[in-house]
Amino acid sequence: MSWSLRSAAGPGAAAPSDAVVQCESLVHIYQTGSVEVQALQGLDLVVTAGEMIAVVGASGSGKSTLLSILAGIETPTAGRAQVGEWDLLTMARADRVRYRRHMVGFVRQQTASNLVPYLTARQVIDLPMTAAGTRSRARRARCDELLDALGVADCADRRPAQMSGGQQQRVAIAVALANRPRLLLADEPTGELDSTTAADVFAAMRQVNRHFGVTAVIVTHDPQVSGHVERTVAIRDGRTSSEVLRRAAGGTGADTQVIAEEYAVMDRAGRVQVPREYREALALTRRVRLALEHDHITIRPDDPDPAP
Ligand SMILES: Nc1ncnc2c1ncn2[C@@H]1O[C@H](COP(=O)(O)OP(=O)(O)OP(=O)(O)O)[C@@H](O)[C@H]1O
Repeated sequence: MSWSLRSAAGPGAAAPSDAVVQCESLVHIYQTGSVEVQALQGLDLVVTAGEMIAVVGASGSGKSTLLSILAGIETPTAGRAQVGEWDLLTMARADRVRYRRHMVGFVRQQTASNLVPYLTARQVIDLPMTAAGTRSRARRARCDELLDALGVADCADRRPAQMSGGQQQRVAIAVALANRPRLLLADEPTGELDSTTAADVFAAMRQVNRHFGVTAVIVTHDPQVSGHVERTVAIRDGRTSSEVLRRAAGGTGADTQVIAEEYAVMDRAGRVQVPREYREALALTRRVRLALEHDHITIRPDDPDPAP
């Protein structure tokens, strides 16, 4: 694995035309009484159609807030957030219901909260389709298709207590995909699972991402996720700070090497966050020297007494 710090243009540069998610300078403030918490502080993110990405970051960095906004649960305070044709800042209340029913599917960490204790897998997958007015024959066909794709056809008539944690999360993914959303969101989907089962659940998400072409955004602390996504976006203090891209290089099959490169994210105003270890290594403080070379830019420590 090779690491280098490169710059990935933020969405301000040029959002690709096939973007499903476009967040630009996104701000979200929670107000509790007189206390304000700025959970997102100008976050930039573009996710293109068919991508599956992971979002990582320290506790409190704003990951769940981002997911709640993309899920249509929270309305952002400022900036831009667009999912498909939907503008999440200006969306009317009635549209929000349609958006949540048809555009996004959501999988939560708590396996139990994704399902209903007294309903079988088939019955719970049926619920969102019934709410959307889908006819019974189409509901049954979709349910069978999802259970098959997720490898849990044998759980069709079981209730949650009769399934393993991994099976429950696969059924939860089926529920989230029932109405054919374009965007699948998952908040710590493997948080309650052991590492083998967690790997299975990530593999199941990858499978539906490829099979149905659904775009997926997974918030997780689980380092295993890196083996299942091509892009990991890190959030720090409510902003996207860096991205790791993975791509196959060299031969085919067993010879294939996976190369991971870390990029810094530049926002619309040209701001780039220099990692702490880089700043400390060169004692970079408040003021630095920037120089434009023909194909790169250098950052040097401020020399208070430069040679004449
Ligand atoms: N409903 C809320 N009301 C007030 N503040 C909130 C609310 N939800 C989150 N916050 C605050 O917003 C900030 C971002 O929280 P968020 O849950 O998005 O972070 P996170 O990265 O998902 O954290 P974790 O990994 O612990 O889930 C934190 O300071 C948190 O305390």
